[in-house]
Amino acid sequence: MFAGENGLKGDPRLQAISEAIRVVPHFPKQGIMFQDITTLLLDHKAFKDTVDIFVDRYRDMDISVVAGVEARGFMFGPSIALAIGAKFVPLRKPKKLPGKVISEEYELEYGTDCLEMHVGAVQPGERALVIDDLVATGGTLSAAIRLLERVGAEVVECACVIGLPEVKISVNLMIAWADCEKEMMLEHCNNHQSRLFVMCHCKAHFVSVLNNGWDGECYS
Ligand SMILES: O=P(O)(O)OC[C@H]1O[C@H](OP(=O)(O)OP(=O)(O)O)[C@H](O)[C@@H]1O
Ligand SMILES: Nc1ncnc2[nH]cnc12
Repeated sequence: MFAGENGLKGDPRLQAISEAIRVVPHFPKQGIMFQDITTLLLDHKAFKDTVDIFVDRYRDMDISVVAGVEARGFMFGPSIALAIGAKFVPLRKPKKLPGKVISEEYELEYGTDCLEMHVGAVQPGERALVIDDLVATGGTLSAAIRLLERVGAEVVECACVIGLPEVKISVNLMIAWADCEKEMMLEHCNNHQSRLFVMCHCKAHFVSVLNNGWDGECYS
């Protein structure tokens, strides 16, 4: 699904949401343009519009599980779950959940990480939506998909607020940018079944942190 079909192309809410996200250069390390959604959470209208866009998209899709990825998926997932009448299932980093868990490792730039889900939280045949703030390589979302599919759930889609430009269109995911303008992306969306919905492109500008002395460049 892409902009031309979902009716969001040119939606002014998308620009306001994008503008409410702060980009912090060189955090947590040199060279990273950190997409900080905490500033979006401070803006009541932009935050509500973000949740509403997801809710409008998923309310009639017969979804019974919203799975949120720790930590930032927890900031959007529960509101969406409540609004669409689904349960919320946290996918947590290792050793946080007290019950019996299943785990899926995934690769990071350096090393690996892991997501865990409580056994019994999701039943075979349930229709699931995965929520996170951001997709970069897609490794985290792919681990989330594997966890849910291992217990027999159907992952209808993964939804993120932000997509980084370097996202790899692989690993079970196909891109559907809400504000997509690019022919190539549209072609992908037309030719493949999409399992990834991204609201905004990575921000083209940044608001520097007070007194940080940084002079970082932004990318578009
Ligand atoms: O597409 P990927 O390359 O897998 O990266 C995306 C993930 O990275 C960030 O989380 P992070 O692992 O930094 O954890 P945090 O939210 O706990 O800080 C982000 O919130 C996504 O979950
Ligand atoms: N640039 C970025 N900003 C915020 N979270 C991220 N996770 C991976 N890359 C990120």
